[in-house]
Amino acid sequence: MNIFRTLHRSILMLFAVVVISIVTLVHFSVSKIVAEQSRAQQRSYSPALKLIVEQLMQPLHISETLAEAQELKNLMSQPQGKEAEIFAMLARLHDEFNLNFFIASEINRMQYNSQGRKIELSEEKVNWYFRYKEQPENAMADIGQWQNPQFYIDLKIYDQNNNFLGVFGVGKSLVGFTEVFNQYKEEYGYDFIFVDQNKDITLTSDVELLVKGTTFKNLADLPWFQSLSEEQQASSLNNLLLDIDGQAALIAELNIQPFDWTLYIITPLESRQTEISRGFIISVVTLLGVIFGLFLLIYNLLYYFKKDMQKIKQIDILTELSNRSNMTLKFEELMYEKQSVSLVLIDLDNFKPINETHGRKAGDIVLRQIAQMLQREVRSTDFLGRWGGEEFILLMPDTGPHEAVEICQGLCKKLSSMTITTGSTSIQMTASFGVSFTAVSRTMSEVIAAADDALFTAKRDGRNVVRMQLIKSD
Ligand SMILES: Nc1nc2c(ncn2[C@@H]2O[C@H](COP(=O)(O)OP(=O)(O)OP(=O)(O)O)[C@@H](O)[C@H]2O)c(=O)[nH]1
Repeated sequence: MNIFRTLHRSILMLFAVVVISIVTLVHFSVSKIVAEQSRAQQRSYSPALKLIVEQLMQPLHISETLAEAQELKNLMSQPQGKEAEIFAMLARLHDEFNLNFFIASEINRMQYNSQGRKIELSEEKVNWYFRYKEQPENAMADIGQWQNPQFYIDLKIYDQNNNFLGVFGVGKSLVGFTEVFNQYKEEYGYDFIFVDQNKDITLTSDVELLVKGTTFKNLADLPWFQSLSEEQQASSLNNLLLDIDGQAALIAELNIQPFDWTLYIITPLESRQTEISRGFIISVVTLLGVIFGLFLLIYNLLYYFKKDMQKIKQIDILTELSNRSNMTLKFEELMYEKQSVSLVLIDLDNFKPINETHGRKAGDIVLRQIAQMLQREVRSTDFLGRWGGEEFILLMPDTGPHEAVEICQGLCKKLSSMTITTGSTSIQMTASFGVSFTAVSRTMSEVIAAADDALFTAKRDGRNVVRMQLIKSD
């Protein structure tokens, strides 16, 4: 009964493990996808933010701080004689910050830069200066020096009376940007496009789109932008799905307030999906491995449990000897192997009075102790079992009937001389032995019948003796 309850519990446990595993797998997969999506989303922004802070904001902050310096204002409000001091200051700043600096002096009508060059501030030569002067903004980001393109931050400088003194600027080589863009593109697969308020492309990771000569490319020149509806073009492009050269891409938009620029981060979906899928597959495979491991564990437990149950089914619980059905199987096996065999029935003498005098419990102890003694005494090649009640059976392969009788006489003597103790009482027992033999393949009932006859004779002859009955045709 307990065995079946345990088996039932094991099956329920296996079922519970499978159900829990499936629920966990589904939950885990969904969470993983969401987490991977968010992670990928965040990863797409972090390099862009790093880029903006390191490459754009730093020069802006440096220029803004320096523009407040009284030394600069003094130099820019002085007449031409101070040129040497202007160059010296610009060279010093270049050494300190590793950036290019320039001053466009309104009073001197001259532009000086940290490389030691000066250019006359005329409408023909420095056109941007006159355009910028007219505009209301005090800070501007610009791309200039077309031979060696630079990203400039230009700041208007005023004296304490609010008189315009000129422009102070910081320049950063675009080569540096291209290197950083390439590094990010390799690492994350993204493309960056910075545009100004006119949607002119000022900086980009796509070299094809970079400014050529003095002409900017515009966002409107790009085929994917042209493919958008007018309404889409006019509004934010954030989270828009695009088709760029037949590839799906996701666009993220960031406004860079100080320059009035917009940054578009274009992510090819394929690379992002591959990244998400890879993470997802690793988790699912790990989880399946765990489930498979659990399954194997429970399967093995059940397997050993089943084996134990089979064993239990073949063994007599009281004496722990092979039971009747197992002995029948053993006999058939011996017949199949064409072995000659002596079969012995061992029946305890006057067992009924033991039960009646000492109780059934004491009777059980007697049965168990005699079984243990017989098991100890029989040869390792013999098979002992309980045939039923107070009767045992012994199969002796490759043993002739006379040899079997001799061995049984030894067992009979041993049994009659043993003292069995149950609690405070000692019991002496004897047994009768009926031996039969077969050298050819026969049914068990035929051989048993002969052994039974021999046993009957033994009982009739006064018990505690061994008798043999051969089958007629042998
Ligand atoms: N304690 C106990 N008694 C059992 C068990 N199986 C059978 N018996 C008893 O064994 C007794 C067998 O009695 P009988 O068949 O009359 O045999 P006997 O008293 O040994 O007499 P003979 O065989 O003629 O010598 C019965 O009383 C059964 O109840 C068991 O598993 N435990």
